[in-house]
Amino acid sequence: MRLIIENIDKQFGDKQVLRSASFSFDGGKIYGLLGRNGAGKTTLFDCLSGEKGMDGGQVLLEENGRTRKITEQDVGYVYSLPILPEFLTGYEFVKFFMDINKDKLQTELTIDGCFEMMSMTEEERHRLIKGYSHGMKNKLQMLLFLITKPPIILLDEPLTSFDVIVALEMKRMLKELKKDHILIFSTHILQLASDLCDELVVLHKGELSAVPSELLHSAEFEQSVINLLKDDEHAENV
Ligand SMILES: Nc1ncnc2c1ncn2[C@@H]1O[C@H](COP(=O)(O)OP(=O)(O)OP(=O)(O)O)[C@@H](O)[C@H]1O
Repeated sequence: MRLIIENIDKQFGDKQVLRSASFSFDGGKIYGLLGRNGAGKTTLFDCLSGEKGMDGGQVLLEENGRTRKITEQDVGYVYSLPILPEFLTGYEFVKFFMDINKDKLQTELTIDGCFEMMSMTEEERHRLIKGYSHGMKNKLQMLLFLITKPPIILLDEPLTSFDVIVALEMKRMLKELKKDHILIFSTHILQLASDLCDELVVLHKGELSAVPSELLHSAEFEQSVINLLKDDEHAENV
């Protein structure tokens, strides 16, 4: 499985955020997306998920020897600030989600089985989402991907709100999920990126480029990324 991004352009007014950005992401890997504030990481995710239209370029999915344009159903998107129905309990929401996606269910798991996979306790499952912490909301959002299994999963700075224990659990989950998916997550935490990712991609001046994998676990890793992203001008002003 491969996600192919070809020459994506996106601008807001006269501000060019993505400039002919191209990259190829392979299934079975976790990619970390690094970029300075305002570099366009969220914009790229919005374009991939169909949330925002692109001004140019295309996004293709290669699966079982066939290549086609991606659809919204191919992409699962974990927002940094999840939007969930606060008036339902986690359990009610997952039940509702399973009901409306009956024809797309890709799991043998029961509702409780899904919660167990995410290490959410009985008490948490039956609590109103309104009372969930930020990290629990992220977990609930990720749980939905166990149900529909979209091939591409995008996570916009998902682990920053987790305490160390939950972050560890999430890392385990992501490593498990990567087998059948293409996982891309944006982060500002270099340590997390080098811990969790198989590949690192940098978004800088609207273009995507790979960080050489031999750098990922080297002592020079942090400095190399800083050098890649450092510029006379701040990314916001590019
Ligand atoms: N709807 C919009 N209208 C106008 N400008 C926008 C819009 N959305 C994003 N931008 C601009 O596009 C640029 C990229 O923003 P984006 O949120 O994609 O960056 P980011 O890399 O996710 O940043 P951060 O790391 O701070 O979250 C920014 O300069 C932002 O102000």
